[in-house]
Amino acid sequence: CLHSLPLANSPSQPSVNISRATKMVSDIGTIRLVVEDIGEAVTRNINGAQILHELLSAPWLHALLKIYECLIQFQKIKPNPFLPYASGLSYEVAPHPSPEARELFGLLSSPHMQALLSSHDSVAQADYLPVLPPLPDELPEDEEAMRIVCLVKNNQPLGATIRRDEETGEIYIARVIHGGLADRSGLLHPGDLIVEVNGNPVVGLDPAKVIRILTNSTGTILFKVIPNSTQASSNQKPVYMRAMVDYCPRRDSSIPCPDAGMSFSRGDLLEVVDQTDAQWWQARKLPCGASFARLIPSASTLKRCKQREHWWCQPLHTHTCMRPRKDSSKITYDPTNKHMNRTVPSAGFRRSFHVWKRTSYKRRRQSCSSCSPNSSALATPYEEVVLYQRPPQENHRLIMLVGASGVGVNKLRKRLIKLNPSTFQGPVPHTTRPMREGEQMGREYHFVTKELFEYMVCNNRFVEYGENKGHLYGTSFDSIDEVLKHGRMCIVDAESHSIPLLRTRKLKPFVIFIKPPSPERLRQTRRNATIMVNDTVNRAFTEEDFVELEEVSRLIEAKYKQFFDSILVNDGLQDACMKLCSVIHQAQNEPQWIPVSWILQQEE
Ligand SMILES: Nc1ncnc2c1ncn2[C@@H]1O[C@H](COP(=O)(O)OP(=O)(O)OP(=O)(O)O)[C@@H](O)[C@H]1O
Repeated sequence: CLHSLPLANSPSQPSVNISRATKMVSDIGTIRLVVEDIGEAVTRNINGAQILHELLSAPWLHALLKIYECLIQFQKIKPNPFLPYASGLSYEVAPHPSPEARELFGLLSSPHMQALLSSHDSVAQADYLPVLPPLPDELPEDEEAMRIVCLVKNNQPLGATIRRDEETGEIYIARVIHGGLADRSGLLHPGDLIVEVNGNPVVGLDPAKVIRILTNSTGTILFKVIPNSTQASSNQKPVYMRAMVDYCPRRDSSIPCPDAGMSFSRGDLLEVVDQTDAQWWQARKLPCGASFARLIPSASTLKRCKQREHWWCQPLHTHTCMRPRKDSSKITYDPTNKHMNRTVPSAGFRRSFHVWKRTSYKRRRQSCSSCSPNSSALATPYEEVVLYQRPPQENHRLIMLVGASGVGVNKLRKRLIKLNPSTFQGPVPHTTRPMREGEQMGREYHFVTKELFEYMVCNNRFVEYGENKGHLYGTSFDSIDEVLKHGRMCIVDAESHSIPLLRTRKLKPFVIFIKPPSPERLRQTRRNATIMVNDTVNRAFTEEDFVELEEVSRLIEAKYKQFFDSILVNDGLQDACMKLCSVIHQAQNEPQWIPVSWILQQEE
């Protein structure tokens, strides 16, 4: 780049001293002289000189040249190894009684210092580079077609799979794993025909035998390959996906190479680095630990094999509602109201909403439609995601707290709002019950007629709704919008089955799963706590409550974990509340992974 600087001394160019300019790469002083010359030319208003002056006086160019000079010097003066000198010095100072000598001896014999010096010596002597064996004397005549590839194994797998052409017996490279040894060498590609491995002809061999030769070779492996002339370039940009299903390659008989496969669970974030094969993609799990990718089934492969429950585990068809307190079973949602049932998915409430008591947990387990998996949300095995940072002028993301009934979702939500009512707020619910004394329209509730409520139900305006003592209660999308519109953060505590309903581009919900602590801590921390068994009666937690809370919590996590953005253990209340504040702060102000569809629709 430096050699191509426009310094030619043509009549139309400024009269820059060329002999100085050509030497500048090795002399930082020269560049100063060039700058001065050009500076003069600028004052004489010579065309183009201004640009050149700016370029040559740029600090980054000076820094680059400095680095360049250091490197040139380093090439000339090879640093000496220090370790032998340090050992001699410590030997000399060891018998010396002075405190300085003892300190120096201590320093020189410390393992960290020795490791540092040893690393220095390795770098100084450049003895980290692999030594490749000389090329074979007899190179094949058809040099054009044959490629000799020498790889140093380095305790890593080769990062390539092979296949045999059953008709010809020829062995080909089937797949090169992104980031693996073969990929990093840049010398082996899918479709290359392997002729020899370490001098052994491989044509006609069983692929397992070829693999054995490869695994048994230590140090360097010498391949003779005929390169694939029709190589497709796989310079793909990584795509990020959230797994919506569980996958285990060991239980998948269709995977071409189980050893190269990667297992994942719902909710895992995957960096898909190669989608050239329509059936098997290459991916890494994030946060990225491994340098090389592994095989995962493509979305279409997973969809095709959807029925094979043994390795694509659909979210459990389990019910996550908590059974009612024995003393509250008389109050139920009215299943005879066919109109409401038909038009909206039947929705539930948290017990702390105090408006709807559920029918028997065990009875509803087989029948409740509200808790069966939402088909559209589960239709795709991967959800493409993108890092999203909320722009300050946009509404806050909806904060959704979910968890088993009794785990403390409502308590945490109320604490948060009390802590900072100007920042956090809950949506005001709607009800058909008459307004009581001291209540205000739109403060405690939006008091509406039954007709209006049912109209809203029919128009899917409620996230959740239910009935208690003949009155309807519900949380509407509009009341959530109302909070967000005023610049506040809207905190909702909803049933887990409402998550897919709330996952919209507009609300961009950040879902926090509230999890119980260890069994011991749960019983210890809730020793003096009470739960509500009907609208008015509180009683202490029983052992049965704890067992049920833990079971329901496990079920919710198993079924909905792919939607959780964060998991918070509600151990000590104070601590949990602080952690919640910090998670919410991150959700609103730091980049987070969200479905790419929430952004795409926005741009359309
Ligand atoms: N970390 C905690 N330590 C001690 N007690 C707690 C803690 N978290 C919640 N509690 C108590 O547990 C009881 C149940 O909490 P809360 O009403 O918030 O449950 P919930 O998850 O909202 O369930 P539901 O919606 O069914 O009421 C309350 O008495 C609450 O004070």
